[in-house]
Amino acid sequence: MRTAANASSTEHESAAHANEVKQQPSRFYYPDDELIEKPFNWAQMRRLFAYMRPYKRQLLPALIVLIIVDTLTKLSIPFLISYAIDSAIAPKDMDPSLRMLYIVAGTILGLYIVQWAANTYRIKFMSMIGQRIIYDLRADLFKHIQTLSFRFYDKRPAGSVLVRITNDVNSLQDLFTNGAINVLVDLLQLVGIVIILMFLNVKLAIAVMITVPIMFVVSTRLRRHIRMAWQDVRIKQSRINSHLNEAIQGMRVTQAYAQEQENMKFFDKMNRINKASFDRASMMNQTFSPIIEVTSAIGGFILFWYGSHLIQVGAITVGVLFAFAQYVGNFWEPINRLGMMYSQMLIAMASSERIFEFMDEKPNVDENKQAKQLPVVKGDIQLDSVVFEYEAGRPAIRNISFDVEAGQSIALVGHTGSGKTTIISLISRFYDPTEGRVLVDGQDIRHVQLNSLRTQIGIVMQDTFIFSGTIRDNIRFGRLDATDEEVEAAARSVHAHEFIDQLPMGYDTEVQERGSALSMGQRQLLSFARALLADPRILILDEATASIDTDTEIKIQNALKTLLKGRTSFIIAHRLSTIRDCDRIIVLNQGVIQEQGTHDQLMDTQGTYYGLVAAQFKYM
Ligand SMILES: Nc1ncnc2c1ncn2[C@@H]1O[C@H](COP(=O)(O)OP(=O)(O)OP(=O)(O)O)[C@@H](O)[C@H]1O
Repeated sequence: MRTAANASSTEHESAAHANEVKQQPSRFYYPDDELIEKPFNWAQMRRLFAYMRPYKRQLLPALIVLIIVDTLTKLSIPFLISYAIDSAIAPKDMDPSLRMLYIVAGTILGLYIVQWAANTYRIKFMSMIGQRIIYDLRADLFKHIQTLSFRFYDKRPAGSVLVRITNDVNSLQDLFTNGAINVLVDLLQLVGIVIILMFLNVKLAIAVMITVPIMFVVSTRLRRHIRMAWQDVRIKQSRINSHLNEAIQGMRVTQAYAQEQENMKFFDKMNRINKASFDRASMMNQTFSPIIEVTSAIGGFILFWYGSHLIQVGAITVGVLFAFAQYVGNFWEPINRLGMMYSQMLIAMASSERIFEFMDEKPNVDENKQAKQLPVVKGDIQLDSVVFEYEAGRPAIRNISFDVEAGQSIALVGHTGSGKTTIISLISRFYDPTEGRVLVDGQDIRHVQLNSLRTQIGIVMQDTFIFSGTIRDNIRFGRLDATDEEVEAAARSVHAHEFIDQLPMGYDTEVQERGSALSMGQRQLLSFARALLADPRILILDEATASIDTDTEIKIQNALKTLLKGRTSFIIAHRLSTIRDCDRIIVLNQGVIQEQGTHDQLMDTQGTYYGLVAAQFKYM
């Protein structure tokens, strides 16, 4: 039995629930991905439809044929039936003609077959062209985002980039596969039907069209709300997916810190929000159909009530009333579809705006038109009074100048956040300096083609990225035309061969996403092999030996020597033992060079480097 006390607690709970549901968890929330619809924008529509242009030749003739066939069949069939009733079944002279009936029925059958063939063709053809357009659009977008600089990715969560390439492009699919062409056919049909109805009987035509505005409002406004509600469900679901993605990737940390319950609470909240959104959308859906049915029924009532009156007074024939009923039936279909198209178009406006925003994003690191190919370099590098700010007014490095001769190895050392990674990012031209210049073989790298610069620089990062594919593919990523022998030789030189050989399929072992089945050290050895294979003139090792055990480290110290030989190299290492043999050690502090020299020189000076080395040995 429901007592007053538990009733009030339930009310309290449901109020709390409603409140919670209103509150969105701020994680996995990208404000600009929220807007579902945008007002119609002609310029944007033109830009979107420009994607149809390459298919103009295929589209235009098909369009003309479809319009003719579809309009003619839809308009003529009711007319023929009405004719059959009035001339063959119940003519005024009361002399039915079976022959005439056969002819009309045969013609109608023929028309239906033509209509069926045209429709099958339309659906197949439009979905084919639509898919091609979506393919082009997605390819364009992906091609473009690959050119965008680090700055772009610094300020955008990966999820938001993903949503644009997947969901936003998908939401244009309907517009291209079903929409655009049908609008023309539907509009023509509507005009045709109105003209015929007026021709058959003006008064009855006006009477049945009274319900048109109601129908139009219902199918545009209400449908819009329904679509928005379903879009909301989609957004909530995509947020759950983003969360799941993070939760699965972070499962080890969650379990290690025993945060399962906390995580469950967060998930539960998202799940409840999703359910509420779904309930709302399906409730709206349920109200939609009855409204449409009642409105059509009112239309039908007016038609037959007023129509039978007109028959009685002899203003129309039974055949005409029958034709009216058919035409009115055919009338709702295009109106409904146009309403749907309208809301699809508004959604397309929002999605295409987001897509074009990405496409219009200029790479911060841009290649100017006069950029020249950088010939094979010797490897001299110069930083000339370089200042760099990630955010305006907060320099990460200040007034850095140094010269490196080809073949020298340089170590960058300093506390965390002192600017080491920033310097190597500038040498690879992932960013352009705010002030000053970076020169390779005496050429300002802003004036050479990016590709010709980057193919001569090899980078091994601490967080090595392993792509899904085989071990061999991953090493070959360094140079795609390398032979199997070259891949293996590179792996042997950096002592990666030993562990690869022990894998079940050797070099053909499939590595899972991001190489999760490999240890950190193994991943690094792979990236060493990858860099060696690429044979770059300039090599950058960013904390590359951090995850390798001392045993392996000793082994690969020698390999490193092979790797570094004859190349200009920059090594960032917290483990100072790895950089003892470097030609020069540059010590950074809060974005400026504090001291530089060889290991021995810096130890003699007893400055910051000496302090860092001493600190490291103290704790060993
Ligand atoms: N993408 C970024 N956006 C804004 N600030 C950044 C960005 N990357 C680095 N910084 C800032 O620039 C400064 C230098 O960072 P940098 O990564 O070069 O340091 P680091 O010496 O390589 O540090 P670590 O040894 O921890 O890798 C830091 O203060 C850091 O907070």
